[in-house]
Amino acid sequence: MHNYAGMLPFQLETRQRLGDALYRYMVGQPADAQLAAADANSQDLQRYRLLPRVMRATKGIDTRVMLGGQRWAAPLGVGAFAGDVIFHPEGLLPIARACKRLQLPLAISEETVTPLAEICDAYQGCWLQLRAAGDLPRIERLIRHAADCQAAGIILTVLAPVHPVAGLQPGGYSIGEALQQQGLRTIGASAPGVETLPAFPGWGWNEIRHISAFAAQLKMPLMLKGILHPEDARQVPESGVDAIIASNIGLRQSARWATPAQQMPQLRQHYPGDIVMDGGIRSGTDVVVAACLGATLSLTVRPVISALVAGGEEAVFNLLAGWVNEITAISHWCGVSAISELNPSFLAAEPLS
Ligand SMILES: Cc1cc2nc3c(=O)[nH]c(=O)nc-3n(C[C@H](O)[C@H](O)[C@H](O)COP(=O)(O)O)c2cc1C
Repeated sequence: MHNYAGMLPFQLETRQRLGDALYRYMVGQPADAQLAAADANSQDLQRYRLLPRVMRATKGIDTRVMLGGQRWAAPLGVGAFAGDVIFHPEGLLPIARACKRLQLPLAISEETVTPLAEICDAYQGCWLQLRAAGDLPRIERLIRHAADCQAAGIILTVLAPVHPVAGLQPGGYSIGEALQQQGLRTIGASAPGVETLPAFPGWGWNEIRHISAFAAQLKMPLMLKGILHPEDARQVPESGVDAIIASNIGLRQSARWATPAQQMPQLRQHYPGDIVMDGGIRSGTDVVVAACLGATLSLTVRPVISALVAGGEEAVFNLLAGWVNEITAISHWCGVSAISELNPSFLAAEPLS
């Protein structure tokens, strides 16, 4: 179980502070994983090696990227996680402040306890992440709330982030129950805990088209998280959605989903728009590999939670700033002057098996 999420920073300290049950939830090994299995998302990224390009006379590298109509300082952001105050007394706020200092995007789970308005007051570069489940007026209400808080956009998670069967939740821990017991309400819920939503929502492209038209009216960019099948990717442009997030939700419900790194070439072939990579990003170099595979930006989650638990805002800032420095150096050595110039030609022909 220790390395299921890949090597995390501050691993021992984080485990000590969280205690075994909560640490297991963060790591999130699913019931169908092999004992002591490694994180396939991270492993598949590690299989790629980069090709430096020399004598290109590049004077500098511009790491900035455009996504969702906004410019970010580097192709890196922090992804969504539920139950922020369980991990730190200030919840997401230290991460929001670190992201503001670095001008990197932050996704906020609708299962966050800290009010959205408070987080957006600290930093407006936030995307509200909603579960594509339940009735449409609830989603519309939350999108309007995000627009009122001047959030930067919306992420709709279309692959369920929860397991429907009690006891099969990631790491065998129910964050909803933990929050409910403490009387804590989350952004998307009408009562303490998290909103009870169907695990198999039965949504189709009609619902996505409806939500994307609604979000467009409010000038909120919309991204779909959890796209891995090329046929799904092919249908995205007709739905009005602005970008997709290649993600298996960190293999938290099943260890057997394909990995984003594995699917990127096919997704790139079938979808012309922006693709965000999520899952297994554990260094700035992983971000460069993702950019070579065609990702506009990569999201990271568990390393940031680990840093938050162990050292608050400064630890999160130092972690992300270190990765941004790595992205700058490695892409410079690839001989490019902008991140968008990275492409599969910078990857050694055959990934290691
Ligand atoms: C503790 C925890 C809670 C999470 N909660 C959510 C959530 O509420 N919504 C969501 O879309 N993904 C959620 N995720 C999944 C992450 O956003 C991300 O997809 C996954 O952790 C893979 O990234 P990583 O390998 O960098 O951690 C959660 C992940 C963790 C570790």
